[in-house]
Amino acid sequence: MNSAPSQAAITFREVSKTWPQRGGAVAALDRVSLDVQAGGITGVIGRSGAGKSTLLRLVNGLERASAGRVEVLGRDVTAASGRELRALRRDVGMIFQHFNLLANRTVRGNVALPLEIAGVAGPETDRRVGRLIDLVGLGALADRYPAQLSGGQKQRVGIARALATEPKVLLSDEATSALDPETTQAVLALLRDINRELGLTILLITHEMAVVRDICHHVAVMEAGRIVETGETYDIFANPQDPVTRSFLSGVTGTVLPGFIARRITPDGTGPAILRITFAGDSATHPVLSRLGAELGIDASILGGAIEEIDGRPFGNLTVQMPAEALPRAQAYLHAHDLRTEVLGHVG
Ligand SMILES: Nc1ncnc2c1ncn2[C@@H]1O[C@H](COP(=O)(O)OP(=O)(O)OP(=O)(O)O)[C@@H](O)[C@H]1O
Repeated sequence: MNSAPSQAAITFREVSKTWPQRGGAVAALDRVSLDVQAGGITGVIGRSGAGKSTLLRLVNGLERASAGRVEVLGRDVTAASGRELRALRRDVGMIFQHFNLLANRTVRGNVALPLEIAGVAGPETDRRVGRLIDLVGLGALADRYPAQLSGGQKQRVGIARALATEPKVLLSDEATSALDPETTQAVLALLRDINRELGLTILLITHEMAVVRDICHHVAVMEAGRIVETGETYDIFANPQDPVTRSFLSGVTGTVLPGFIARRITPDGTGPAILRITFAGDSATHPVLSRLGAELGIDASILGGAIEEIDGRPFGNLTVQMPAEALPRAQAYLHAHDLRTEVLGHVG
């Protein structure tokens, strides 16, 4: 048998969504096409109003496309209604920024709710609910009410509830935006485990590149209703093409220029050059600066940088200052060693 290409669990084809507005219409989505790989974690990142929520809500039929086609697990959502749509929703779980738990139900009661709605509650499903509560680490808190839980615990309930109908796809609508950094890490780790252990496809929306870096295999960058860039997370970090992507990346560790330099930088000039060097893959641990000094006699001073791990691979950024006249030689040397460079400007 030929090795099958990685299959899409969700496909968007030329999908548009317009909202009527006084004096015209606002396009929340404008001919969006995207494949969400089965069994992977795909992140959609964009600024407020970019269309992320609208895109996500098309997947479980909470919104209808104005044009184009959305397929989930081989089924056309755009045409589904009634029984078909209810069946599809059992295959697509969803978690929310503000958890959306019922205050008058315990943890157990909240997790059991989708099964009751589906009319399948019973002794077997009680056991499933218990297993899910254990899976998200809340075994000891099953009889508590939401008001007695922390934000992270509430989101764990949300995750267990979303898994109750044994879905194949999990949608996450800014699931960690209301959580502190430590709790965010714990919830992201849980989502990563669920993806691995259950083989669940996860589609999440976020406005934080750190969330993408920490758990997404693939990413799509949205701006004004369109996807401006898409690819594997590592490639997008290592070689971003669109200015929107670059601006999101500048918020992640190691890519922000220190204020005292940022305030003095001009696009061109003869003052010292500011160069960003990106290390990816095998080059991430090269001792480039010492070689620039030893082999080319170029003195470069470090302004900022970090090495981190993305999708299990090392990735780093280093921002350095060097004499402007040394720039062409330094860039030629760095490129010859598979390092990417970007001239950020000159110190005026
Ligand atoms: N029900 C609605 N009626 C009218 N316009 C809407 C509706 N829902 C969304 N919009 C508009 O569609 C556009 C995209 O909104 P959407 O909520 O999808 O963006 P988003 O990227 O999720 O933003 P945020 O991060 O702020 O949630 C916005 O201009 C928004 O005002």
